[in-house]
Amino acid sequence: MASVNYASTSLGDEALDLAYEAALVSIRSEESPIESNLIGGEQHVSETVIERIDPVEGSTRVGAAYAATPEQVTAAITAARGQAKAWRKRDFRERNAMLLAARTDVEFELTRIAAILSAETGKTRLEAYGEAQEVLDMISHYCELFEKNNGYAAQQKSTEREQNLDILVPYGAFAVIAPFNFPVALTVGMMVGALVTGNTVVLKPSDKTPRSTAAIGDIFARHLPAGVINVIHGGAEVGQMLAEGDVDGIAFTGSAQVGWQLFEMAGPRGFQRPVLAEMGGQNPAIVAASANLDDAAAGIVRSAFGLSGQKCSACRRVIVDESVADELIAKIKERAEQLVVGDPMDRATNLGPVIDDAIGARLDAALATAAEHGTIVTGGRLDRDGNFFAPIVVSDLPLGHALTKDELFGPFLTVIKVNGMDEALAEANAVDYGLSAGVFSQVDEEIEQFYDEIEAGVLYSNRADGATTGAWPGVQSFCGWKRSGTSGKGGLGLHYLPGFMREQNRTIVSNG
Ligand SMILES: NC(=O)c1ccc[n+]([C@@H]2O[C@H](COP(=O)([O-])OP(=O)(O)OC[C@H]3O[C@@H](n4cnc5c(N)ncnc54)[C@H](O)[C@@H]3O)[C@@H](O)[C@H]2O)c1
Ligand SMILES: N[C@@H](CCC=O)C(=O)O
Repeated sequence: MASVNYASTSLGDEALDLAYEAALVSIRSEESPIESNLIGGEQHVSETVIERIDPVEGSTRVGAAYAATPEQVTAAITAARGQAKAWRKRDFRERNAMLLAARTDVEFELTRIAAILSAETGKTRLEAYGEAQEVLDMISHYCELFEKNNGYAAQQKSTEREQNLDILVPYGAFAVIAPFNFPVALTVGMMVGALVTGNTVVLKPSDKTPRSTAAIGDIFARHLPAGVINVIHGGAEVGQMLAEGDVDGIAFTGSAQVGWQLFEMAGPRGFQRPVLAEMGGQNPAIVAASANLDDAAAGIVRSAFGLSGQKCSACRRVIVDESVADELIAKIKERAEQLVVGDPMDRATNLGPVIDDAIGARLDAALATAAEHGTIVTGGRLDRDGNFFAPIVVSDLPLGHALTKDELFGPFLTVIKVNGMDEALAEANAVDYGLSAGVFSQVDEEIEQFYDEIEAGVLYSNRADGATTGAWPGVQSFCGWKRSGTSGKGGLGLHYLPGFMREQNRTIVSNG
């Protein structure tokens, strides 16, 4: 595993801290470039510029891009389709070599990429470095996986005269639609999934993080034939145009609302295309009466408030046995109040602001509802410009309350008291989402029951490093169940790549 990951507590090297700080100063002080749309190897501008203002400081432009026109969206799809055959026909070892060459460049630019991530999203240096490092492991993991599976070509029962081959072949051109919260790691996860399996790509970054994702897109474009990867910028309208266009498949990471809409959309040729959508979560941590409460509080606080709760895997709900609830709440409160909210430039900062006013306003409304229907144990909006929130913990909400059901995507944690593991599991499963979940217990049978009955794809027990977060390529798989995913297979693990391919059998009778 990489030297810095989502469980790290420091960069572990003073030189790295200094390099990051210098890079962040530079990103914040230089005039940010306006990213072009990359189509068939050429840069294209438009008349509409989208801008990202530093969420920490509130006035500096730290990222910008030319929003793609409808013609540019179509041209990007045409370029990707135009290269699909040539890319597919290359030996996979040759494709892997190009992707691994891109990896070398990412490694070389790691600090700058981490600084761009912090400038655009407000994420801390640990989260930013962790994400950049994840990109490296993501590329290696998928290249190794494809090679280990011999390109997913296997011989079936055959005779001397008749060879039977069962192979997986790429669909063609994939749309890759990326979210703001992990704008390089999740982009690379989807993009390399498509590329390594022989598809070409039209990538649409989030309009909240155009620069971070473009930095990665540019590196890959340097190493791949023109048109194999195309990048078009813009918001929901551009994403919609891309999804409605003549692509052979869609890889999407983002909200359930958008993901399921894409899943239900028929392709322009009248038949369904693969839509590999990874979406949100309302992830529970169950704490049993027997649990080590210090480990539980540490794991919950880390997962609930890391990246200001803007992780799909964030712990959003604590479901605790009533016999230990008050003690656990006190421990969570103490830890949450020790967290420093601020600028990633400060080494002490544990969490930055949320990305924009929309999430800020959602949290304000949730705080008002929580005050009315429950108890705000700690946290709230900070009295400073921007969308800074001290970690919020809410208890005493009635069972089934909307604040325990809907993903707010901010540093907002609810605590529900239950009686025993059966009740805990029933409450944990009483949401539409099924992404990650954790349990804290010292009773093996309870842990087994959790693994057997919880309805989610990414499970952890007794993990003080992160109750529900911190999956890593090649270590954990990351599959959303229920409303959290469309395909029943997730990124990072063993079964992701086949989703980018379809099966073909070849029965070859010898001419002799
Ligand atoms: N399961 C996972 O692996 C995972 C990982 C990260 C984030 N997420 C989820 O992503 C969400 C946060 O990301 P977000 O706010 O960027 O999500 P979002 O759904 O708002 O946007 C995601 C992407 O879709 C585009 N988009 C928006 N509307 C579209 C439309 N109608 N058609 C096509 N494209 C459209 C956006 O421009 C962006 O590029 C959260 O719900 C989070 O849980 C899930
Ligand atoms: N891979 C990250 C989550 C990415 C989603 O936002 C984790 O497991 O915590």
